[in-house]
Amino acid sequence: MIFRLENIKYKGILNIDDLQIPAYMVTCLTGESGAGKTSLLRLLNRMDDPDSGSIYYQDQLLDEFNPIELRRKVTMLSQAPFSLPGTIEENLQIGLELTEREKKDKEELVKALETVQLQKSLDESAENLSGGEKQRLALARLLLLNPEVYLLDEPTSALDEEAELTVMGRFLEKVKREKGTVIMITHSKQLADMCAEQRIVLKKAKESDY
Ligand SMILES: Nc1ncnc2c1ncn2[C@@H]1O[C@H](COP(=O)(O)OP(=O)(O)OP(=O)(O)O)[C@@H](O)[C@H]1O
Repeated sequence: MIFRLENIKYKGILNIDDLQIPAYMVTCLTGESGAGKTSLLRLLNRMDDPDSGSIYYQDQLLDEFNPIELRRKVTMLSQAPFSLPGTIEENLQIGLELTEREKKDKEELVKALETVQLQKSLDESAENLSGGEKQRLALARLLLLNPEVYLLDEPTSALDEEAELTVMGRFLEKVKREKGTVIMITHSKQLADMCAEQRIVLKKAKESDY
């Protein structure tokens, strides 16, 4: 198990007695809107801390990690990923720069674009990309960072169903080859059916749970 959560309470949103998330697998996180899916992902890389309870990452308490170090290992792709005014290349390198890592050569950048099926050249501006293209750019940026755990918050929600399945199929294949772990929120039943090796269904916490 890569994560273990015990007796987690968070702002009246989450109330989790015991939850384990396996390593090297794709775990899909589903549940009604407002059930706390995004909140749960944010706890896993210390963007937020729970009010009570313990979270372990590889058997070590999460609050023993330096949050910045932890986020290099456990990296989140938010629902509306950022893109900068520059070129596609700059948008890919920025993730590496911000985490103080060596830049990658162009060949690797192009490979990452191919994996997510973004048919654009590196010197094109990223400004006018569509929502779905920006999501794919963000997925490519994340691939280059190669974290241990990918926290994905509806990573392909702006793509049509067919593209969503193809892009995520290729992306997950690459991540699994490199022994990554994926925890992904998705509203797409088809996507979850295609790739989930484990599922977590979150229910809204009730007042009486507190
Ligand atoms: N920091 C916060 N403080 C207080 N309430 C919050 C905070 N973050 C989220 N919420 C509320 O908690 C609930 C759960 O939000 P969250 O975004 O985790 O749900 P979700 O399951 O990801 O929803 P969706 O599927 O709609 O994205 C929502 O009602 C939200 O308004």
